Amino acid sequence: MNASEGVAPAIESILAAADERGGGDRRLSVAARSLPAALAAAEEDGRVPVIGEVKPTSPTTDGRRDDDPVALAEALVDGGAAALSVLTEPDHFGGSPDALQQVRETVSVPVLRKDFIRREEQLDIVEADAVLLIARFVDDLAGLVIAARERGFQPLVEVHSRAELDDALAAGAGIVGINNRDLARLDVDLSTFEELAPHAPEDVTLVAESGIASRDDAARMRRAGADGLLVGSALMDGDVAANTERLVGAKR
Ligand SMILES: O=C(O)c1ccccc1NCC(=O)[C@H](O)[C@H](O)COP(=O)(O)O
Repeated sequence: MNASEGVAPAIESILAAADERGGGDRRLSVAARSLPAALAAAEEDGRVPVIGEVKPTSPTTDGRRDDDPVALAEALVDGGAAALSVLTEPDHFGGSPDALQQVRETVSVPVLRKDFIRREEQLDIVEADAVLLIARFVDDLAGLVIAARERGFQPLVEVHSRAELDDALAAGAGIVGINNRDLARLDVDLSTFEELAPHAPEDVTLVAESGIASRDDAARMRRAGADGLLVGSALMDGDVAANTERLVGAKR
């Protein structure tokens, strides 16, 4: 598969950089904190289950947060985030494996590694509770799902179309992220989640990703069946704890 076909230039560049990056020098073995359990626990105590993302910058963001990633992570948790996502992609998102490691050592909530993983050995770069696998960008999705689980990671398989959702389910994904951002054109449309969510089985943990900027957006994704909301830009813009608190308190 040529994953770069028909995608935005920024994505071509992200994938080229990902292909250049190596893997870890030993196979990891992780004792993961459960992401589905953390989302369910937040729901039970009346919080909107938000996975707050430490996202210093991105191809679609103006500017950059140069704050200490651990301070950003603590602010997300103080604001009520049920879990965290930490970018480890260095070239286009300002992330790093070190940042993830420090965050995970500091907080007690589950931490998702957010990167463009293309090959099995790239799973061995840093410990995390969950790892993102983007259906569109891997050749052997089922193989990577197994490889992630063998190391103790919970794979979160990201999809953007019905065909990718079917591939994710066929690969045995138990946590599926429906990305409202089209990685071919980089535009965001919340109706993507609404259209795909009904096709996922009940027992799959469904995460709505990208473009959630307001309490209304959060409520809309929840009504459409999201078990969790992955939110980056809207939380990074300004006072992180206050932004998170506002979203976590959104009613359906
Ligand atoms: O966020 C981007 O600009 C971006 C560009 C190219 C590929 C991926 C990109 N984002 C990855 C993500 O999935 C988001 O960081 C995540 O869903 C949070 O989205 P948002 O709340 O819209 O920042």
